[in-house]
Amino acid sequence: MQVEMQTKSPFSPPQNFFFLNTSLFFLVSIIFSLLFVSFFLTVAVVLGSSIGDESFRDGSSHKTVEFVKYEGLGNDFIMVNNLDSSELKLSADDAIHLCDRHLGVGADGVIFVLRDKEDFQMRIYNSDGSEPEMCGNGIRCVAKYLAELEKATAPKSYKVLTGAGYMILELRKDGQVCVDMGAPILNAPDVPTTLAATGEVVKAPLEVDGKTFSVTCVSMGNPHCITFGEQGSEGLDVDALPLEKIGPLFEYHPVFPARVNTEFVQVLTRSHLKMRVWERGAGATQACGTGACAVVVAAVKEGRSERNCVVELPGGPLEIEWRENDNHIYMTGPARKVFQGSAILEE
Ligand SMILES: N[C@H](CCC[C@H](N)C(=O)O)C(=O)O
Repeated sequence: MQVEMQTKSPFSPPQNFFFLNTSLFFLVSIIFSLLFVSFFLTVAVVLGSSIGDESFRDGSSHKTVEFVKYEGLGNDFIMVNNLDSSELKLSADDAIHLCDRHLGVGADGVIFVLRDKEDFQMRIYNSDGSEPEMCGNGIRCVAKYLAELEKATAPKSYKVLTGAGYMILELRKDGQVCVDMGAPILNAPDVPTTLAATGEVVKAPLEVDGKTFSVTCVSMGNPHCITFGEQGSEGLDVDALPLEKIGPLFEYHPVFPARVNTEFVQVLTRSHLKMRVWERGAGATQACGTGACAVVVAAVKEGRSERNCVVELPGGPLEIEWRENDNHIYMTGPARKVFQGSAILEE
């Protein structure tokens, strides 16, 4: 008798089928679960790294600065309301970045309006971060800005402390601003210049770029070098000047220990002067208010003009009067709000 050994499943056939299916199901479920978990882990790692990068990029702290943009004959400034603090809200480095015309807001300088007892104070950074004593176009913008902040209407006067002393600003109904810019400073060491040990510098020779210019030096609180051309020449065609080349050579000339603003002037008539300017710390600008004042002083000193002149700048005209009775210079011109916004600065 042949006995066939058969291993006999303890399960019946249907039960076997069920068991196999269930095991298969669990196996497939585990594989899918593993695939699912690994997928999500991958996603989390990728996202995690990008979020990390993002937070890393965003992690670098930055500050937001509210500002208003004003201009006076195209000489443009970022105005900062600093009335609530005696500490400037921005550093010189911040000013450099904000003045950059590609990477920032774009301006010739940053002007802060602060309190001075019951009056006001103006401080300013040039676009290179240096802090000058005074700014003529800028202080006309301050007059308009203060009226905006105070919701005041013309006619209105303000007394504003600057690095060149107190200035009286008069906001006129016609929108023009007249500023008493004080008296010019002509003593060489106070300009400052080493072109003379003492006394005035009028029509002095100055070697620049291989040429001998005839210069007169005037301070309006900030230093100015004014030239009507080379010694013995018939005068200047200011539109033909290589300003970008010779401007810095004047600005950094060793006879100006604090650097200098340089004005190149053409006499159109005895009461109409045309000028271009290379500004200390800002380069070629559309206009320079203190420069226009210094130009009229130099023109009168050199016998080239009357005391009351229209000074034509690339950005437009300024009316300048150097009054004999008080020796003060009065500048009248426009100032305009252009836009306002908030700028983002890396801290
Ligand atoms: N760059 C000048 C300051 C600004 C003067 C000019 N923007 C004006 O209107 O007077 C300086 O360093 O003395």
